[in-house]
Amino acid sequence: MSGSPETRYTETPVLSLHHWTPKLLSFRVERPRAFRFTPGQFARLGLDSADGAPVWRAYSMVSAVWDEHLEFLSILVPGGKFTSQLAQIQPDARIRIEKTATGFFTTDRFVDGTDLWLLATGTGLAPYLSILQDPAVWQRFERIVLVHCVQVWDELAYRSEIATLAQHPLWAEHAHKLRYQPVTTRDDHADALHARIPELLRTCALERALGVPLSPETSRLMICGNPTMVQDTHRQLMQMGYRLSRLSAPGQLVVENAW
Ligand SMILES: Cc1cc2nc3c(=O)[nH]c(=O)nc-3n(C[C@H](O)[C@H](O)[C@H](O)COP(=O)(O)OP(=O)(O)OC[C@H]3O[C@@H](n4cnc5c(N)ncnc54)[C@H](O)[C@@H]3O)c2cc1C
Repeated sequence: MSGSPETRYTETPVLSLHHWTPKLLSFRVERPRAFRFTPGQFARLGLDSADGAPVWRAYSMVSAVWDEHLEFLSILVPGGKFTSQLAQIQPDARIRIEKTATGFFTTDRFVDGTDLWLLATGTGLAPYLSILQDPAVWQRFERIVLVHCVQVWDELAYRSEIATLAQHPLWAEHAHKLRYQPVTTRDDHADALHARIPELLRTCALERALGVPLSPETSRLMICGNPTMVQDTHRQLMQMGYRLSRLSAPGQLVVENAW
């Protein structure tokens, strides 16, 4: 990226923080007035690390494009250079943010298809929360499936927000389109499925649970999460006849590693 650091980023105050679990934090910052993004994109955030050197990390926006704030969902990694500092932050602290959002993890990568599948592990949920606040997405797709896989039930952040999301007046007439499927791999909560996403795809367990058939003709899938899950899910879907969507050759899949 060109430009001096001073012209590339700005500083913005932290407005609020919410701990979902000891290792999972949401935080809001004031949206710099000129900051624009497409749902699914990420921002680069900067803090001073313990040794005083600036450290920058990518964070997907959770918030809607029109919100006055920007919201982010963060893992807190023990000893992590960035998140060790983030864990100590308080409202009114200032955080650096690059002025331009980045990324191609957006629904406009799909030129056709009727059903949108949003597959996430952990903080890979973040970009979908922004995508699900885009009225165009609710209009365009006939069915929208959100699958969130975590280890234990308490890590299903935004569960109650997701339950009420579809009632937003801007897209409430399409509320029937959304299906949400929690998945936990280390507990046996009755409302969740209990296997990794690639396995749930291979055995058709997701299709059965959601009542939505998967097919390369109609289904368009986004995959965001830990790199092993992204790789294994991508491989599984390739075996089922799906291909990555490229500018020169539109397909059925777009993927993003969450780190
Ligand atoms: C495009 C993109 C978007 C991202 N969006 C988000 C986001 O919305 N929320 C978020 O928390 N992180 C996100 N990340 C990861 C984020 O940039 C940092 O890696 C993370 O905040 C940890 O920073 P750290 O310096 O504390 O640790 P790092 O040194 O960056 O990471 C240390 C280790 O922590 C683990 N780790 C890193 N990130 C995660 C994670 N998200 N979930 C589980 N384990 C992780 C990995 O094992 C990694 O090797 C994104 C990364 C990319 C590339």
